Amino acid sequence: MSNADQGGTAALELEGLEKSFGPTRIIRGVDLTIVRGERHAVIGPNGAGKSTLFHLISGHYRPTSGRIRLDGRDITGLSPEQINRRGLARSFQITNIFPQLSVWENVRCATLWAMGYRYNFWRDIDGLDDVRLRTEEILGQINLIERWDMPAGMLAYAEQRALEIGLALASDADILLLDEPMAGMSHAESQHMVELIRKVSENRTLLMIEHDMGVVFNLADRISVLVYGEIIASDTPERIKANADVQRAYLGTEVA
Ligand SMILES: Nc1ncnc2c1ncn2[C@@H]1O[C@H](COP(=O)(O)OP(=O)(O)OP(=O)(O)O)[C@@H](O)[C@H]1O
Repeated sequence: MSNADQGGTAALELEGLEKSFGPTRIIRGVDLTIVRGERHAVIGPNGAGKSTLFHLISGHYRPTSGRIRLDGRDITGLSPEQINRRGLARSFQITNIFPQLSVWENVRCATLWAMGYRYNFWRDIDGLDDVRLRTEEILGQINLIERWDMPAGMLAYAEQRALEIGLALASDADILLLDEPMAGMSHAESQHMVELIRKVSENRTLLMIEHDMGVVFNLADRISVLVYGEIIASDTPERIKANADVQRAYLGTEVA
């Protein structure tokens, strides 16, 4: 489908994307355009290849073949750091957090890096106003201002997930990739997370993998369904819900 068909410019384009591990084709010819400013969810049964697809987009895996374009520029084969510098941030599940450092220090660390300050023993980082303001701004966005001096490892699980998103925001990326942001959360925590994601994805492009169909149908403008490494449908939530192939892929159950 061309960008014109989707009524917007492409933020991310996947073209003929393939990934094999040994003889096994895991991603099998994915063509997908993510339009600037949309919230796009990738769903699919376990083992469909969703995480592998994210690893390819973020540069953690190299595709076996095919191209990936960010803002029209080819990023295929670039490192995760290079891709991040071009405006794509990925939020991982907890692993990026320094548990002994405070919430403030965690965000400040990501902010320093994003603003181009490199480690310098003699620098008074407390005196960097631009870094302080940006750190405060991010803590406000993720609702963790009041927890600023708490060691990150002491935060509640849902708060750690919010901090993870804050670290991704620090890079000021235009495109945010979230991998199962609701995993392990209670219903009430997911409700908060939905609002947080809605807020931080304003003026950004969001691509997320999520198993919670309530969340997906609530948040996404468009949904792509990945089954055995192929996208079998990519459409609005209403049309995805009504799609017979999608219902079959979910073993005849209603999608939402
Ligand atoms: N590094 C790897 N080497 C070999 N096989 C892999 C590797 N990574 C993933 N796979 C295989 O690729 C397939 C897809 O895995 P992937 O984790 O991408 O699926 P997924 O859709 O994210 O699944 P889930 O919803 O369960 O997280 C699985 O069969 C998995 O075993």
